[in-house]
Amino acid sequence: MTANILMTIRDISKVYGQHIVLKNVDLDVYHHEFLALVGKSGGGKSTLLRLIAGLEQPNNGEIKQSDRLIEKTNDKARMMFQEDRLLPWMSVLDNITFASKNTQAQKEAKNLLDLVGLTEYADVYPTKLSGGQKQRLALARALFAHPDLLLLDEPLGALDALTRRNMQDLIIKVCQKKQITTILVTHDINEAVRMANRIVLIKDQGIKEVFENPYQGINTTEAKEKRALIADDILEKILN
Ligand SMILES: Nc1ncnc2c1ncn2[C@@H]1O[C@H](COP(=O)(O)OP(=O)(O)OP(=O)(O)O)[C@@H](O)[C@H]1O
Repeated sequence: MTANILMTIRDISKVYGQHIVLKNVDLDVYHHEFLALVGKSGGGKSTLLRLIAGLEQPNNGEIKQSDRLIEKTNDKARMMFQEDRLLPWMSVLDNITFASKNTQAQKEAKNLLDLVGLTEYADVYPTKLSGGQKQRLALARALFAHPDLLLLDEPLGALDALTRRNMQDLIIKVCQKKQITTILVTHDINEAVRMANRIVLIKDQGIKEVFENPYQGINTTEAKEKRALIADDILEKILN
């Protein structure tokens, strides 16, 4: 395996009953990259993410992370969903540590709260948080166990446009700081080209094309224009 590769996906197929969702999918995921999976609704994006997370098994093919076969839950990956899945009876801090009072765990959790801008909310309950704050907490929790891979399944789908934009920036910043490999499933092509350095188009049960995006996270006018062109190209290819 090339040193630069974190994950190899080889000849993956996934079938539900008579329905072939994915067929002969091959993909390499590189260390520290930010990958986005896009495509039509029902095209198999979340299915591929769940296979990577080890939440489901392929009918054919194999997925390896750091040369280890993913056969059951991928304990080196953490997932974030559209719904926050927080524990309402635990404080914000305890949601990260799962109520561990271990000094190192507490310290790490506090550092993560600083990173996502929730320092002063450590002792409140999640019901007191806004939708955006809940997703910040969900991000901090996902990072707590030092995963090698962060899997994001439409985590910003329920947020208003402004909060969504702020969360996009926060996730980019946090992923760069932590140097964590990230895979994002999104319906929003603009979000994909804003956040990811490679965008994978899933179509007709497989990977139709992989788009390189050198303008990830750059906010100059030129970068925005180039991203808009890439987004247009992707949209065309989804539709045609
Ligand atoms: N557990 C399951 N049992 C049966 N069919 C399923 C199951 N999970 C997904 N499917 C089907 O597999 C197909 C792909 O679903 P998947 O959720 O991966 O698509 P998606 O691209 O993520 O869609 P969306 O963007 O709408 O979330 C769909 O037709 C869906 O109905």
